[in-house]
Amino acid sequence: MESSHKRRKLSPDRVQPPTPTNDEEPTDFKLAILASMHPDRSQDVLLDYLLAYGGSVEKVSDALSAPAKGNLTRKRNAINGYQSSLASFAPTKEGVIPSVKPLTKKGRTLHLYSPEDVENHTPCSIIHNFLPTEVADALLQELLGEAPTFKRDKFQMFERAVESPHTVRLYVDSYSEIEEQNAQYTYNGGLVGNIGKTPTQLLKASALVQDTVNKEAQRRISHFQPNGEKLKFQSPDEWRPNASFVNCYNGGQESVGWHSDHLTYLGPRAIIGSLSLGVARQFRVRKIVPQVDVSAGNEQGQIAIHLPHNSLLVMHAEMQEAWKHSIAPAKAIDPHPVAGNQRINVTYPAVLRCVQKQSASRSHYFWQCHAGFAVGQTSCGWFAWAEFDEDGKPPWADGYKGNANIPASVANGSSSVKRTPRLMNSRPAEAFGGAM
Ligand SMILES: O=C(O)CCC(=O)C(=O)O
Ligand SMILES: [Fe+2]
Repeated sequence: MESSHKRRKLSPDRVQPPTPTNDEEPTDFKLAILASMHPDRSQDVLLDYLLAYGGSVEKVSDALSAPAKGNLTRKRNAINGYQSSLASFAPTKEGVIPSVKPLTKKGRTLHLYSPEDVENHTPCSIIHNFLPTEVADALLQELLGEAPTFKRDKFQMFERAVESPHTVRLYVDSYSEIEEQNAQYTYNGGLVGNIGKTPTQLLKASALVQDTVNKEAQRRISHFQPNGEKLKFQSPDEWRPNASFVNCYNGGQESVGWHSDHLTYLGPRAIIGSLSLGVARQFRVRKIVPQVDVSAGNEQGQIAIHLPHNSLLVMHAEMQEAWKHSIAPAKAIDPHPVAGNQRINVTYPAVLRCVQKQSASRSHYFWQCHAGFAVGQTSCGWFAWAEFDEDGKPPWADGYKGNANIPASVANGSSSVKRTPRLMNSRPAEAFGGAM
């Protein structure tokens, strides 16, 4: 989640830490320096800036200290407008992701309703009326019954523990998975406890979600991804969700802030299925823009995808590294006949196994000590480049196709790093090619 957008000028009497220009300085060291100079910025925002400015702490700091003119301004929800389709304004060619030029003026939001607009303007696709009506209703009833067991998720922003303004619970399909994974899953930075066994209706729905997400992912590859091919690092295997995060938003004020789903447990180029039930809400997406020249108009607005009851959103492989998403607070909502003011969301990731191991080979992804993002812990500052083969497999996975030189400590699982690592990518969104 991002912090306040107030600018804070460095006062001349404030002691400034050194600003290294040496590219070999570890990223977390640069982040620590930037955090001390810009304490009003979240670590995610500082990382975005660092990527955009090629790793230069000085340039980032200059940009952050510049007058606010041209910076993205965020507005709370306006009343939803109506718009049937943008298709007539944006014809598309197969294999090419259409570029969204000045979709929005500064601080404005483009509202997308139709499936064709969503897939043409974002790395997502949406299917309305996804489940048979009775199945959707039974699932909604079941999850509303579970909702009182959900907890507010806590995560750490620098020294402050922040409560997410909605509730969540993780479900897995078997008790052995619960034991195996209890201490391992992380959700937006915090370790997840309170894991439940997937209840009956949710299990039924998961099978349908799996089938549809695989079809949608194939369609995305052939119609939108460059040359009709899967992206580098994207897994060619069937997508199989093995857990689900169930979120509950009780009233329009409940929300989730800007984030990408953490790569640590998902691996690179993750695909995520996301089922919405109950009250319709807006899913906001925005590209992680290298803010090289925001004041010259190189800024992108937000896009709001409308998520009605019983819709399945698929976030495709282009999404997590290059875009952020959020559920914006809503000034007004239409109560749902069964759910009242509540919205239930089921987020299906395909979780990576063996997330603790790391490779020290240099690639575009890196592992970073995760502790700074979890409540009550501080980062030990550990950093290592991460290695994946073309299909997104790490060196320790069966069928790994690369030739990484794996250090013994990693190969035999005895890494000296005791804390949970966090997987990040070190490239600006543009470097991945799939972004608009
Ligand atoms: O509620 C939603 O639609 C999104 C939830 C989400 O982004 C998450 O669980 O990571
Ligand atoms: Fe998310």
